[in-house]
Amino acid sequence: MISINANIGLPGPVDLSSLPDDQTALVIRNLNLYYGNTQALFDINMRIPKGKVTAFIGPSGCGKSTLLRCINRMNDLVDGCKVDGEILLHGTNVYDEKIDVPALRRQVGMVFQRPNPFPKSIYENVIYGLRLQGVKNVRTLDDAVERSLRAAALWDEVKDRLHDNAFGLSGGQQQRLVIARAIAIEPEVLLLDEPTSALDPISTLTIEELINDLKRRYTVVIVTHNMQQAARVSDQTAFINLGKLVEYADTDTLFTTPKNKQTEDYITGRYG
Ligand SMILES: Nc1ncnc2c1ncn2[C@@H]1O[C@H](COP(=O)(O)OP(=O)(O)OP(=O)(O)O)[C@@H](O)[C@H]1O
Repeated sequence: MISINANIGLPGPVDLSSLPDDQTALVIRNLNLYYGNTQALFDINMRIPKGKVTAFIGPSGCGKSTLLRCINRMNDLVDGCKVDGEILLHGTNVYDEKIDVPALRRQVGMVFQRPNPFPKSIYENVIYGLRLQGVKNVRTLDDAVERSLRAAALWDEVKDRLHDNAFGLSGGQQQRLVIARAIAIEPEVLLLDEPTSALDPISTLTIEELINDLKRRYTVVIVTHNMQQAARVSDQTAFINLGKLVEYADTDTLFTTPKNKQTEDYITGRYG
């Protein structure tokens, strides 16, 4: 039986300016990113707490997804993309040349805007990563399927049709299946890139409730263009504008008493 990580987050807001290492999942340090000659991220510095939900918000094109994709080096796949600076996971820079990138992506799972199940059964989708790792024991695989689907709040809806094709699920169910697939390999960090933007309001609510549960076991980083969603699901929020981290604070503070005029203008709807 694969164990479920213990509750990893501390209750209540954390002090982001002096977060101790044992409460920190990721440290982003002096991060700059260029697409060819165009700089898209400028000197980003932040600590992302363990076992919490961190939201990246900001106007379209400000660099939210770019910053998210830096964390598991998805930007490596973009021609002409160059990164300098550091992102530390357990004190190791994920941009170190010795890093095993596939192993990094197992530790830092990712879910995209549009649900992307594979054309396989629900069961095979969930255990896809475990099969790649060579896990063959049927009991282990069965346990992983049940555990992951339960954790993704999908088990009750699919337990009687695990061997049906995943394409027969609704969009919201497919997105929860993709989350189950991501957590089946027990990542430490889950990156969610606008995970509800293609979903109806009821599915959105289900995923938001799920995110709230997930943070007991994982560190979650979510990009959302929806400020209400950020306010509902996240513990701390980073406001990004024109590739710069403008303000980063616990979510209640950022939305009620922002320190920066740009943040205030954005959250009060004056631009963006
Ligand atoms: N693959 C790419 N090649 C070149 N430029 C890119 C690439 N991806 C993003 N960009 C540019 O980088 C900047 C940041 O884009 P990014 O997608 O990170 O913004 P975003 O805040 O997530 O936007 P949105 O909310 O619209 O998804 C934009 O100017 C965008 O055009």
